[in-house]
Amino acid sequence: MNTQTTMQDPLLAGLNNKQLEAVTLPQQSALILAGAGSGKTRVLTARIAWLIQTEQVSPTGLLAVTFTNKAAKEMLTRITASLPINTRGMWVGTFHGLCNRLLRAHHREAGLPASFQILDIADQLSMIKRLMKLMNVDDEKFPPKQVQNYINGCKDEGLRAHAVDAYDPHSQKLREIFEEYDKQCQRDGVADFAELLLRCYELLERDTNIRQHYQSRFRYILVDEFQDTNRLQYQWLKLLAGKDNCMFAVGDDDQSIYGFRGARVGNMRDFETDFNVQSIVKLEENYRSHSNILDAANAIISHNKNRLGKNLWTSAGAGEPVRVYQAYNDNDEAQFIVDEIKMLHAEGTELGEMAMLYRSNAQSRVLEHALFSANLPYRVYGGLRFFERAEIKHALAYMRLIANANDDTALLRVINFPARGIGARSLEQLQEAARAGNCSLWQAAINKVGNGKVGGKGIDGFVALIRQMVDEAYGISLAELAELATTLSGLKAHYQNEKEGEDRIANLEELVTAAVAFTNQDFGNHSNADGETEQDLLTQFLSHASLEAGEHQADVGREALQLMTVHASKGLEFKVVFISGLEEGLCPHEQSTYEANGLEEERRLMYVAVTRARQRLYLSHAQSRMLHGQVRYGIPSRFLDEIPDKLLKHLNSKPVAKSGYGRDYNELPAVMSKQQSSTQKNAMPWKVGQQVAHNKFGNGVVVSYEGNANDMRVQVNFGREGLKWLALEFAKLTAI
Ligand SMILES: Nc1ncnc2c1ncn2[C@@H]1O[C@H](COP(=O)(O)OP(=O)(O)OP(=O)(O)O)[C@@H](O)[C@H]1O
Ligand SMILES: [Mg+2]
Repeated sequence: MNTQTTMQDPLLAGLNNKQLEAVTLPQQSALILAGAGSGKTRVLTARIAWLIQTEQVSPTGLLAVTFTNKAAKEMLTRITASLPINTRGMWVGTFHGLCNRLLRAHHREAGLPASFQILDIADQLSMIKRLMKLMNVDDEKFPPKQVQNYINGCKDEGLRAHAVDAYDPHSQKLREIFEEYDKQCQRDGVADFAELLLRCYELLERDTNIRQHYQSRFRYILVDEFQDTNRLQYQWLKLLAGKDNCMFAVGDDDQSIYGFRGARVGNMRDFETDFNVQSIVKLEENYRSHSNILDAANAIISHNKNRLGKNLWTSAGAGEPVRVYQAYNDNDEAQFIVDEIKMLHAEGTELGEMAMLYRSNAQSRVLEHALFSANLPYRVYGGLRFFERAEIKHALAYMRLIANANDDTALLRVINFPARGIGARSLEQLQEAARAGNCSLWQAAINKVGNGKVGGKGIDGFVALIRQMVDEAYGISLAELAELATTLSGLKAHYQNEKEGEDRIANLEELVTAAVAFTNQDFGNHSNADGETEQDLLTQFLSHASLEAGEHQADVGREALQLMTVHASKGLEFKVVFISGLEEGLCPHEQSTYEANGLEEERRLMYVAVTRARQRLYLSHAQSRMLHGQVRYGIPSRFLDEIPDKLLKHLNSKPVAKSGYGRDYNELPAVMSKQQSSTQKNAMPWKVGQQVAHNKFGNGVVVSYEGNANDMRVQVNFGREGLKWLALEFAKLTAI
């Protein structure tokens, strides 16, 4: 390779030596093991471009697995920006997306109908509940959510019901539900997320022709976020790679945060031997964060024992200290964050450059409320997403029935929505008839149409409606079809009569817009440039709705704050990051103390969160918080203590109890009593929680304080007068 020309190549420009080495490695399997922000994703993208441009690899001869669809799109955009190629036929996507694509092309061999639908998590749960009812299974002994985790867990391990060990009655029952569930999915022609992968794996394993076809096609397989692959994903990659193909895996063991879903860091070690890895490249320069942030992250993660070990440094300079805020309660914490955001925004930081991260979804409600009240636009990334909203799911169910009327889940969702007089009794009869005839509900319904016995007129009307929809759908565009599903179904009319139904109608209209966008956009999947079967657009759109739900939300326009769980923030970066709720019991999560390695995984999660920040990082915790309808009194997270004090700036007076907490976490309860919590605060004249009177604002409660000695300020909640910051010296507060 000629280094001179390579360095001038825009694809490779700016890469450091180690990165360059990784990008231009010879054709063999390699592992790039590197810390956060060291350019792993950038290297992977550059490697793809380099293979195409320099090594003359056909774009369709590569397969790249990314963590989100968003990342896949970004990667394709970057490649097209530097190379004049058509990326339509390229296989870049998530495990689920790629498996879906492969199964569509070979649905017959995989034993699936051409228009098989994807069952999302919520639909899967409702199917399990329905099935358990039919099987008379006690849902107290077998909580459906646990059954769902069990089924998905087995599939992630590559196991079908018959292969699961079950020696006691409880496990035997679980296995039986699993078996029935799979049969039901097969009857309905649907596949859940885990099924996509397992089905695809089984297909490749069983069908030598198909396997060899893809093995000889994908000579290069590239995987981002390799540390989070589970056993089945790893086996799937192994099958595809065969003996001769080159696998290029990039990952960071310190960012493995999906252990609870079966991800195995051990895959990294296995990979070295299974793939005869000759080169392990370590990247140690971080380009994302200033050193105060990076040092904080390094200090936290150094408390983990189970590490492969690497150093991470930056030449970016110390930058700003990491800011720590102790809030009185969750509202105060949210208000603090909002105030800081307003200030930063006024100073010129774009809203889209700022992110609020939290450990659990439930924490977002208070933050959202504060943002809403402050009129700040925000987007919840990975929260309740457009395609998951009830009215959208209803409309999609009609569309699914148009594609495949045997889809029981879709049918049950809308058979009586909007209401058409089909009662529980009629539905039960229909379900019994379906079971007796071993057929779908739709089949049972059409067999009975007109005989007046089962379900009566209501069901007849529904059958006629779906038939009419199918007739009218013939030959029309996807957008017209979406329109049909929202109007002919009666959904729009239904919401028109509902109080506050405007939002729902607006969402239904948005669905038509989404269909137009989908038709116009190149989603990569519906190309048949390389001989794949053309999927029909409706089926593609429905798969898209299940697979990509929500990822758009964060994409549209940059001018909104980004809210997300730490899990969802993986791979992303922001100029300013707020991590809230840093309390024992929340982060680390209570659950983690019961599980082996649970605490280490929580620490990796904290490491991921901290390393998302480029310039400024805020860490906050609250003395009390309302969660799941209960007030909790928390103590600061141990992770705060793991950061050297010299990197921190305490925005209000530092908690006195730095040493006083004892710091023997094994002895500390996750939730403290109110008594304990308030005795920790004695560094200022007013205790947090003290009732005080002010001659202008009236009575209030001290919620927080900051500064020290002469310039201490106290924050008081004066009820109707609102929250006020007052300089203690002048405030003239009296205790009441
Ligand atoms: N050689 C380089 N020169 C300048 N900037 C770089 C270089 N390499 C990477 N970067 C930038 O550093 C940031 C982090 O890169 P990237 O997202 O690829 O890291 P990563 O290792 O994938 O991080 P994570 O572990 O969080 O996924 C990006 O903004 C990227 O553009
Ligand atoms: Mg990355």
